[in-house]
Amino acid sequence: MSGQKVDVKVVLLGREYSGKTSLVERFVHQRFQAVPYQNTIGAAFGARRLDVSSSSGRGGRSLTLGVWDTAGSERYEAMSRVYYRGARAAVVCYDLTDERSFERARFWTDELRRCEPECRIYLCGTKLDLATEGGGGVGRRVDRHDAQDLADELQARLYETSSKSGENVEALFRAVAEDFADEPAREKSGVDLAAGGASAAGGSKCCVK
Ligand SMILES: Nc1nc2c(ncn2[C@@H]2O[C@H](COP(=O)(O)OP(=O)(O)OP(=O)(O)O)[C@@H](O)[C@H]2O)c(=O)[nH]1
Repeated sequence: MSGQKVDVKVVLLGREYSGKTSLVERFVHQRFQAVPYQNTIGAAFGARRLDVSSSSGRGGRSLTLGVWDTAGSERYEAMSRVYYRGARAAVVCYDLTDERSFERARFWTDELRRCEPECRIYLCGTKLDLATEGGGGVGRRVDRHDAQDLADELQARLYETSSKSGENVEALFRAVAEDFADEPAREKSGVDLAAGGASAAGGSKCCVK
């Protein structure tokens, strides 16, 4: 392992079936695979380099986001905690068509505020295509205002995304990268990005672009 540098460690948290794996797939590989649902076991890792301009206007920078996709099942809750330790950014996902997933998002944001207060939180309502009228889904079950209230309380940014269409996915991760563009790199991924080798964590899979 060469331990090639990851500039920002990002962890995805959220209820099972809330669309975390699909979000990483869309961000890292620009694809949506309509295959039968398979729950994540342990965690998966993906990374992508983004060119962003710094918010201070000090020019552009190329940044690698290393994204840990955790398992949403409560059975793996303890393991998810291992992955958010030291994360500089957390994307807390909830399914716009499932109110229970929004309750679970609150659970994770409470925990992050308590245990990892330095970690920046991004709230992400997923499956926007299914929540949209005529989208073929059950419709929206999480009100945008409720989500915005939570985001305000956390001083977090709120995005509503569709991994199927790609809507807002790039904007979400670009915002994460831009928020860190002025800060020095801190992490070592422990993953050989060049080789795309297996991650350090047992039972995890790795996707790198
Ligand atoms: N239509 C639509 N379906 C989605 C979207 N995102 C995810 N899905 C579907 O929702 C199901 C769950 O998505 P996953 O990405 O596997 O969910 P997860 O949060 O990683 O689940 P766990 O691994 O159990 O934590 C899958 O069948 C996906 O195809 C989306 O944006 N639009």
